[in-house]
Amino acid sequence: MTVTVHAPAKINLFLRITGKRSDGYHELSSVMCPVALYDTVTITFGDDDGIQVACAHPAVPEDSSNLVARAAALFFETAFAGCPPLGGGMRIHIEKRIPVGAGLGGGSSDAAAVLVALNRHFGLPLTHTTLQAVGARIGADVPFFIFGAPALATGIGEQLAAFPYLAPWTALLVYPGVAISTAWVYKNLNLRLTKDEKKLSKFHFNGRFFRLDEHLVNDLEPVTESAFPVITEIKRLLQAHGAKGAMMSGSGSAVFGLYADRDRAESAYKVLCGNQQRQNWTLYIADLLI
Ligand SMILES: C[C@](O)(CO)[C@H](O)COP(=O)(O)OP(=O)(O)OC[C@H]1O[C@@H](n2ccc(N)nc2=O)[C@H](O)[C@@H]1O
Ligand SMILES: Nc1ncnc2c1ncn2[C@@H]1O[C@H](COP(=O)(O)OP(=O)(O)OP(=O)(O)O)[C@@H](O)[C@H]1O
Repeated sequence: MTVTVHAPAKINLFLRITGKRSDGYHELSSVMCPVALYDTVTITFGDDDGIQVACAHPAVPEDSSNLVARAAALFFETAFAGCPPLGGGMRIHIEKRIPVGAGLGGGSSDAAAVLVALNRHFGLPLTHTTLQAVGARIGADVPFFIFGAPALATGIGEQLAAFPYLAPWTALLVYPGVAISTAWVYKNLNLRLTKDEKKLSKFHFNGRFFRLDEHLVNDLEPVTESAFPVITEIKRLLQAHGAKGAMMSGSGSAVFGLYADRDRAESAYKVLCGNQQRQNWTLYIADLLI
């Protein structure tokens, strides 16, 4: 039996760091939205008891460190105390379209898709809450993808509330061809920012609307931008070509421009694609999944 799932990318439209925990993880307040750029994850169930991963992408591991393998292993550990029922063996094939190390959450989304698919396949042994907790053990972004809708994320990103206040923008995503380590970005955050917890708490998103001129902010952007000035260049280009707002997503390196409609995004796409000097860049048009 084969199950195919489409794992979307995400963008962070607002991301402020609100604190730092004793385990080194940062607390944040972030407006996150899935976008219509997908990896395809195909699970083929077999009768052996192993978990095999196949992904023809040079930057994605095919061993047990792949986030989908970790997701499957943790699912069986939690749902069946590590003893999967007969037919618990599987081959997971990932067709990667979401760029890697882009701040678009590709690996986390693949892992979430596998958790949800396995839970369905095995008759819902885990509640939604437990599935979210399993996801959080894999990565801070995984619970958001299980949630599967625009959300205001707090805690380290795992506490989620519906955020139905985004407009139907089309995003033009630009990946500049550099993969960024999320851990590196958090490590290089200016820690002076995190000393005054009271001051930081005012950075929580509150309100029932999203204003591009006021809310499009990402505390991680200056860290990545200072090491990769190409991010500044992309933002400037997107704004010069009709974007209502442009910002880096998550820890980078992808930058998104927001457009009021698809036609405008497509015009900008054509102009930016036409520039032969930017051969390492990859562009995607993706509607926000609101
Ligand atoms: C940048 C974002 O994508 C914004 O949504 C997330 O905060 C990152 O989520 P993620 O990639 O799922 O992160 P994880 O895989 O859990 O953690 C990678 C590394 O980033 C740092 N990290 C991550 C999340 C967080 N709230 N604080 C952190 O300090 C930790 O050093 C951790 O070792
Ligand atoms: N299924 C997977 N897809 C992509 N990367 C994976 C996967 N499993 C493990 N990885 C590893 O995870 C690292 C980062 O992957 P990913 O593309 O998810 O980062 P990201 O887009 O910066 O994510 P985030 O926005 O959550 O920080 C890469 O070094 C990659 O080798």
